[in-house]
Amino acid sequence: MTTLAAAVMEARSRFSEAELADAGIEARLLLAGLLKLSPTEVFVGGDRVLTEEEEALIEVAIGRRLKREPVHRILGSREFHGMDLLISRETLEPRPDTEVLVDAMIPHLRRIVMDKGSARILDLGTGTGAILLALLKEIPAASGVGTDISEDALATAQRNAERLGLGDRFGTLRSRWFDNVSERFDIIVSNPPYIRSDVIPRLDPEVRNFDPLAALDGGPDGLYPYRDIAADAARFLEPEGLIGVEIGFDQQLAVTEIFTSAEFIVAQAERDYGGNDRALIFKLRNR
Ligand SMILES: C[S@@+](CC[C@H](N)C(=O)[O-])C[C@H]1O[C@@H](n2cnc3c(N)ncnc32)[C@H](O)[C@@H]1O
Repeated sequence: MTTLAAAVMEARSRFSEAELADAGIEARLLLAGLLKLSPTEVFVGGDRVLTEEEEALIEVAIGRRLKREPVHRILGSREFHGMDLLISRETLEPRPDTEVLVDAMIPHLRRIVMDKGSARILDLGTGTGAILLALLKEIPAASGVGTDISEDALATAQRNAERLGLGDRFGTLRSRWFDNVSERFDIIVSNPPYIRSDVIPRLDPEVRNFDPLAALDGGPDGLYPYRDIAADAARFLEPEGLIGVEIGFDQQLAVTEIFTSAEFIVAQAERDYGGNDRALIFKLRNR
């Protein structure tokens, strides 16, 4: 007979032995997610006796975590901007840093909706749909399209849209950046892959072995996707439109140079909560 408290302790000590950081937090998060409890319920419900099925479920999940699979990937979903988003094999786990780009775009979308009554958004490399879905949740008069090269990601993004009740304003399109895009948009957003290829083997196993390579690898200098996007973006933006991109902490100068060498000027630069450069917004130079 195992209680919830004993199971949490056991998970915590096995995670500590394996030198996982935040072993206690991870143990509680994992068991709470598996048993569909809130973290508070895990704290106060320690006397609860687990069923055999629950014990088996927990054992499998601990084994996966010890092989360095991230907790949210084991649980199958992760919170982003107040939404619970499903994750699948070919989607990046959405990261809190990406909320910086979302929050930076919201006032611009509000202004566009005030002027025009509606707004159209294109999210290049949508993954779980995180950025576009967060914007649609905040701006009811907006609608948009999420593109990706991965069918698996597009299916997951569409499922997330339906689960959140945003399906009627959310569409998907399989496309290598703008290749299959034919409309103009008020706002384009993207969190493209931006890690240098040679850095990927040195990333934590949680990232390098579980986030899809296509979501990470930005080519030899980490900037290839920005070049592709900047080269074509003007043709798919309304004249008053804006494009917002997430960037790596050391990429602000290089990405600014790429977009300003195309037809853009910087409209806004944002840092994340750690003080790192994290998002850039550009507008067309000749508007
Ligand atoms: C860093 S992930 C971002 C996912 C999601 N937007 C987010 O912020 O959580 C980059 C995404 O771009 C997609 N991608 C990579 N190369 C692409 C390309 N050439 N065209 C379209 N999407 C691409 C990947 O499949 C992945 O879903």
